[in-house]
Amino acid sequence: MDSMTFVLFGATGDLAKRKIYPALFNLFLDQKLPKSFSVIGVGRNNCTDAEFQAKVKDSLYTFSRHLLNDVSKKQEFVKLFHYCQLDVTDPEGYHKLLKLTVKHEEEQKIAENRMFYLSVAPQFFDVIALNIKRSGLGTTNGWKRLIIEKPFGHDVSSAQALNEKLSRTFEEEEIFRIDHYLGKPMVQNLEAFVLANPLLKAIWNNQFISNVQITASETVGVENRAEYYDHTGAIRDMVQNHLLQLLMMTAMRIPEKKSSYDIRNGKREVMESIRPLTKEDAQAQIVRGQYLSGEIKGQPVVSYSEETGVQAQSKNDTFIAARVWIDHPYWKGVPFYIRTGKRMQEKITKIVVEFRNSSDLDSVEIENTKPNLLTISIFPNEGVSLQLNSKSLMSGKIEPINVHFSASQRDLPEAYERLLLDALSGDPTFFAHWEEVESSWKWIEPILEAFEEDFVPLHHYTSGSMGPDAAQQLLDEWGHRWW
Ligand SMILES: NC(=O)C1=CN([C@@H]2O[C@H](COP(=O)(O)OP(=O)(O)OC[C@H]3O[C@@H](n4cnc5c(N)ncnc54)[C@H](OP(=O)(O)O)[C@@H]3O)[C@@H](O)[C@H]2O)C=CC1
Ligand SMILES: O=C1O[C@H](COP(=O)(O)O)[C@@H](O)[C@H](O)[C@H]1O
Repeated sequence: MDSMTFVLFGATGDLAKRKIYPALFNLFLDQKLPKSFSVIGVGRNNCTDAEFQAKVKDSLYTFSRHLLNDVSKKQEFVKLFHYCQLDVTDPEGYHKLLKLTVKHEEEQKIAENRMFYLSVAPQFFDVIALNIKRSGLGTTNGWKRLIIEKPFGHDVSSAQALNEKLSRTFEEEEIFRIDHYLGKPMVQNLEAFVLANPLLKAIWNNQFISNVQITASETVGVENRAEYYDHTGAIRDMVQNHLLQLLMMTAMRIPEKKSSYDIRNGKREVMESIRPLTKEDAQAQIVRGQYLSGEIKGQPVVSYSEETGVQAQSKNDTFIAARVWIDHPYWKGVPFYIRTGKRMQEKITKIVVEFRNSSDLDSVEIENTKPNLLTISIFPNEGVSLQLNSKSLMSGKIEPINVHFSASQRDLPEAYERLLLDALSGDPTFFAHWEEVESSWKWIEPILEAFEEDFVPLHHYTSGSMGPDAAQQLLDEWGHRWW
């Protein structure tokens, strides 16, 4: 891997502390960082290198996957960190940052390979990119890359405007848009799982699959993020990015010789084949909900409207279920159901593929037969299970049996660890490409309008449930049920 300087905007923030430093540390311990690597953290507050390094070290105690037994390793790691005080809106400040970056490159005799990570609020994304260009930070004799956090826009036009501004400094191949769901091991495994199993590959189409269900339920409420969440909702926070990415990864068709381009292309093809919705369609295909008070794991919790920071009479969605159709010969007639919500019964992330029933049995056997279900678990366990039918050796009746594989989460690298390693190596496979982002916003936009105009009723659901009844009816209409 090339030597580089890692410039982190938002170095004193929550994401840096909880995800970025622990991920870098774990890569360091696993000897996956380049030989010459330094981090320049950028923040507004005054802070010495030593104070900054102490903050980084603190974050490792709480959030690192690997334990911190080796004191010298820890010290060696934090010595990679330097701090630059800078208000990102002040163009003058970037000259100081450039000087510091060049100083490190010269000291270490490395090429000007610069990784810029924007872990700041989205209103700063474009101004930072512009200042990187204007200050000369973006002009290098090596390479430059940009890692950018969500949210990427608020609707089609804001996403397009942001992309246009970023593209004045960075080429598309230099931009790594993080969607942390793409860093989850079972999500990264999806395409290989289908391709490497001729058994699955042969039946991964509408001839054998009845429907696909993608669930990302959470038990947490809005937490302390009402300012962001109350004008974002589950539709923008989870559906536009994470759930559509899971759908693309499940439905894509890729050639056997796969490259990062093939995967992006496969995903783009799915996204562009999703049947567009009108505002009227949204009424029939989308369920939106908001949580009421209730109990989560035996503890009482308040309703969304009572949460601190939520506007009075907010109609914000904390739950979404949708029936999505993919107009592609492989998927014609197969509904893809997605659902996500806060304050639900359990935290689960999974993809369930329900297969069509066999017609080669007599009527009694058919009655006893359960559908074959392939469950790809992403959380709490990473694993796969397959429900099959088998004749009981005791009763002679057909009964479901389960084949199950589950990996322990503790030993697996975190999503951020995997994604950072990919970005450091320049591998774009598991990042969101602009074309996917743009077409996902285009699909979402009529839904946003339908919500604005109250075309889609807002259903309330009790905290601790699996969402409003209307989400069940969405499947009942097609003779399906949530698994
Ligand atoms: N936290 C999370 O779990 C997740 C966050 N994200 C995204 O990551 C990004 C960062 O989020 P998060 O870490 O939570 O945010 P925080 O509010 O915790 O941190 C923001 C950071 O930005 C810095 N900052 C703010 N204004 C300026 C400025 N004018 N000049 C220089 N630095 C500034 C702050 O520095 P200082 O305090 O020193 O001024 C701080 O380091 C956001 O885009 C968010 O949407 C995405 C997924 C999850
Ligand atoms: O991006 C986000 O994701 C989290 C859920 O992520 P997970 O990895 O815990 O499933 C969600 O809570 C948050 O609202 C959203 O911004």
